[in-house]
Amino acid sequence: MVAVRVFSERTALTHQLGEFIVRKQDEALLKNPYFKVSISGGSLINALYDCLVADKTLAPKVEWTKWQVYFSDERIVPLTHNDSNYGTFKKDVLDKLPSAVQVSVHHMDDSLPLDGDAQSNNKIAAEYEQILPESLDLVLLGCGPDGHTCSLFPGEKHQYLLRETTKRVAWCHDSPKPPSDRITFTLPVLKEAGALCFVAEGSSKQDIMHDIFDLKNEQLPTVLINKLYGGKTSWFVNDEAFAKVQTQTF
Ligand SMILES: O=C(O)[C@H](O)[C@@H](O)[C@H](O)[C@H](O)COP(=O)(O)O
Repeated sequence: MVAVRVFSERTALTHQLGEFIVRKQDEALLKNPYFKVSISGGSLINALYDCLVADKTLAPKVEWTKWQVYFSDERIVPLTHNDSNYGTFKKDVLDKLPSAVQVSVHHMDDSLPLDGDAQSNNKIAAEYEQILPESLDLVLLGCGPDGHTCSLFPGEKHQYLLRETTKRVAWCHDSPKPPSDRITFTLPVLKEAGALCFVAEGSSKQDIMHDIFDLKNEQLPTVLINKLYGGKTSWFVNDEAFAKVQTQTF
């Protein structure tokens, strides 16, 4: 059973998302000195800014210095490139924090060769796997209009990523969403995580939300994740994205 929360107001969505993240943070800090969380790219980063930085009631509750931040997926580009998920998170969230706040952020090593060569890309993925903790407290995820999440794409061509059981981080090549080369968490990382949380907003997500929640098309990585790890999976969605969803059973 997946927990789905549907919002009509954006501020309500981001506030509740922030409450959820802070709750996961507090639970983790009761057991460990750090909160280990991973983030994805795309519109999620903007929602994170809204709930963790701009929301004045939540911002003081975020214990940034106790966060260990990882990336659920990353595009293989220099960290200063506009397409870099780390670069976007730095620009849109980290750079907006008071300068005294130091956050431990574990990003892809862009000093490794970014020459597009298969061996280089596999090495970038393997090196990132080395710095991942055994398990994350929370994995924050987006959902593309084709039902992908992280850089786990639907379709036969990308099945190798969903079938991966040994590597925890894999090189995704020929990504249908540019840029074409990426590194991504594989299912074993999601399996070990304490909680998974998707955020999906906007009308571009209407058809895919119907496929995920009504049709439950298991060819979609997001449906597979709901099925395999539903007990620890939450979705924060808005009315627009959920306009075509009929089911009440998740
Ligand atoms: O690096 C990436 O491309 C992302 O991690 C990707 O998985 C993203 O989360 C989804 O494509 C949703 O993106 P939007 O929310 O922008 O549609």
